[in-house]
Amino acid sequence: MPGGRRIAAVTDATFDLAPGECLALVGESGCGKSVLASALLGLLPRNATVSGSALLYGAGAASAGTVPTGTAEAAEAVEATGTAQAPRPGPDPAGGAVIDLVTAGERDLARTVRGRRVGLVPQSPAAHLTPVRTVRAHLYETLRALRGTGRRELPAAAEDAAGRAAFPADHLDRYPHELSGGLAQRAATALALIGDAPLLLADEPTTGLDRDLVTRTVDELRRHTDDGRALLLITHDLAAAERIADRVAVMYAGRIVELGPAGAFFGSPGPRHPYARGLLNALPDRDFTPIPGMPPELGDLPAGCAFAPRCARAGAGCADAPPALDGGVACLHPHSDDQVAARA
Ligand SMILES: Nc1ncnc2c1ncn2[C@@H]1O[C@H](COP(=O)(O)OP(=O)(O)OP(=O)(O)O)[C@@H](O)[C@H]1O
Ligand code: NI
Repeated sequence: MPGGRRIAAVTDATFDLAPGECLALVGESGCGKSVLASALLGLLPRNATVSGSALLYGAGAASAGTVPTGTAEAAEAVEATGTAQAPRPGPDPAGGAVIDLVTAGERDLARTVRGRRVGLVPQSPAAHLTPVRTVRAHLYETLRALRGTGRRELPAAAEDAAGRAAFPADHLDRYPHELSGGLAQRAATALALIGDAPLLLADEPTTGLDRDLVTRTVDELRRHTDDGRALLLITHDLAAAERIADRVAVMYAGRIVELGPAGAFFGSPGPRHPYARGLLNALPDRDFTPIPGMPPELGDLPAGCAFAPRCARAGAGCADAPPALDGGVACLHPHSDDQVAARA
């Protein structure tokens, strides 16, 4: 940050993601979702510091025709301060190479991870597309690199890949600047799906899309989890998350404040963290009641729970220290404790 100030964009993020599973990561703008995804792929600016580990289990690169299984586990801490710890060799249930994405070198990330073991639908697709190349050229290059598609098969394979993301075949020869935001988004999704990576990070993949295209896109992303692939869906769109997620993680001011099964979250008993409950109740088809106040500046966080100043349930202890994620919720006064306990 200007003046050499450091901010912790993501702190103590711990989660796992199993083969065949979709985890939705939700939370207001600026809470750290994209920083977390970028940290997993070594895509943060050089002056950012990441510590902890993010273990990716599973077989090696997704070469032509093979579908390795993969598991990502525990991004412990992605912070603007601290240093990366040594790789932690862990057990590998899938019998393949385990790689720590936090400590992996750029060479490994570029050659074996990005696109092959971990795919990315970037939040700003236009910035990730090469301006002087058409969508077709992008698809051809990725098909050759990740699937070894031969020259003669390329046109049909490109149309097929475009179709998966609802990108119209008659726009394939357009350049990135000739695409609307929604079309650029679909081009980026098509590219990200080509590698059939065991882990796909989709950062706001439905921005700029109409509702029916949102549905089509998230359903295609959900299909990605078939055959044991995993999906981290970063989204503002709670309806999209409800449609395809198995579990939901809610972030607030750089911390995961709730993590649990999607059925209980969107249905009964509902979110347990007051922020998560407020997020859901703000939806037009629910209470349509916004959470009062504004999220805090990351550079100026309170000593205790960052949500406490906006929280109707805040009480004893909330101002002391940020509560740890315990039993799926980081709150001293969560909702529905009795209900949840009765169901357990
Ligand atoms: N390169 C950077 N330099 C300084 N601060 C950054 C940088 N990138 C992100 N941040 C800060 O980190 C915080 C988290 O940003 P991030 O992009 O992860 O939010 P987000 O949850 O993805 O938001 P959105 O929903 O708007 O995409 C923000 O406060 C942002 O200002
Ligand atoms: Ni983002």
